[in-house]
Amino acid sequence: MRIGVPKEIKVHEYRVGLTPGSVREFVQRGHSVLVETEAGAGIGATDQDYISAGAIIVTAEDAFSADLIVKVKEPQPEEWTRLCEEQILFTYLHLASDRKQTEGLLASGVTAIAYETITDVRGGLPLLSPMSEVAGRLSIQAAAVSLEKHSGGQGLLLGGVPGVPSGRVVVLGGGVVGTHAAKIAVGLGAEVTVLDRSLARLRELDDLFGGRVRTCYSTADALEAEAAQADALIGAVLVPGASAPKLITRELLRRMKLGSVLVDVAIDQGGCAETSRATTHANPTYVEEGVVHYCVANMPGAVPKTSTAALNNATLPVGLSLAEKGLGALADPHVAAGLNVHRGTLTSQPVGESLGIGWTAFDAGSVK
Ligand SMILES: NC(=O)C1=CN([C@@H]2O[C@H](COP(=O)(O)OP(=O)(O)OC[C@H]3O[C@@H](n4cnc5c(N)ncnc54)[C@H](O)[C@@H]3O)[C@@H](O)[C@H]2O)C=CC1
Ligand SMILES: CC(=O)C(=O)O
Ligand SMILES: [Mg+2]
Repeated sequence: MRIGVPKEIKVHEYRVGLTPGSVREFVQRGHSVLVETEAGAGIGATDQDYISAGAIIVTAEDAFSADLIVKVKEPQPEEWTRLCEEQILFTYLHLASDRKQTEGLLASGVTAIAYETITDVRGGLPLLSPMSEVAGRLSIQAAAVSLEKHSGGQGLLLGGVPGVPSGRVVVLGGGVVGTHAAKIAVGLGAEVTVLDRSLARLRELDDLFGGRVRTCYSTADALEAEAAQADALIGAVLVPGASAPKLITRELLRRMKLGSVLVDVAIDQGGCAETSRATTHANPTYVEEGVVHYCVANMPGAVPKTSTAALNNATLPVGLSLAEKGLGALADPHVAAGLNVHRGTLTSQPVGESLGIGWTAFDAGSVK
């Protein structure tokens, strides 16, 4: 099969779909890999590195002419128009909060498989997890910088110093993002509370952190009480495939401290605060109701060396299966869970329900 790897064009997105090491795995199995020139510049991989791995260096147009397109971020409007019915697109999509992209992909006829909804036998999201690990860790760095006075924050050091109490971090959602945020916040010396509506998850976190993190069952009352005391609130909830529940209302935000910070990591699914709107690494924050909002939808793009390597570790096996079997790879129900759009039909129930668009479940038996 011909695999295309375009250079990412989203603002300050420096990751790339395949590392030279991954290219080598595809080439060794007899596939041709067409890499857009300079696609790896953000991770320090030169065109020559890709050529040494067996790739052919091409233009963006040629990379988009391949049978399987491997990307990182959702295609931008000028990229939708390059996609067609015979192709498979393999990338993050986050369609539940993005009607325009959904319509663009439906119109193109492409078969689009979203990294973030592929599942595994343990009920996890194995192609989302590595970027959630990165974003969770970064969320505390973002909170710490946003709390600095010149950033619009109250001027507070999260870890405090001897004789001055540390700051309070409240993490809403104790999954992968939430756990990694808690790890870094604990490492900085902050006081940390994690809220989740899964008791089983709260039990695991209690064991994992040996009492160093407070756990709290997530109700409206509990969130209100915790948010009012937070210096940094991390939005890390997920209902897989669907738009994020708006748990943080404007009213709740008004009760937060002036100069506190909301890092809404869930912004790629529309955000869990009423006041959240997506920002970019070029202009990551804004202030509403006295609270600094950090709502970057591609946080891992800031650390592309770490993120691209971590992402490839997870995407490579599925990518190789798609290259070998084409649509036949969808016979695996965990891969099929990633299918969002197929030849003009929306196949994802949560996306359909979030956007009010009709959807039809994919029938793996229909693959020719
Ligand atoms: N902005 C960015 O650059 C990035 C954003 N993300 C996003 O971060 C979000 C979280 O991802 P993960 O941690 O991997 O998900 P996860 O599925 O591991 O964890 C989500 C947690 O939220 C909890 N939850 C769901 N509804 C809740 C509610 N109403 N109240 C309290 N807890 C609730 C679940 O029980 C679960 O423990 C997702 O939207 C993901 O797409 C991930 C990576 C990068
Ligand atoms: C998960 C995601 O949207 C990202 O890594 O950019
Ligand atoms: Mg206020």
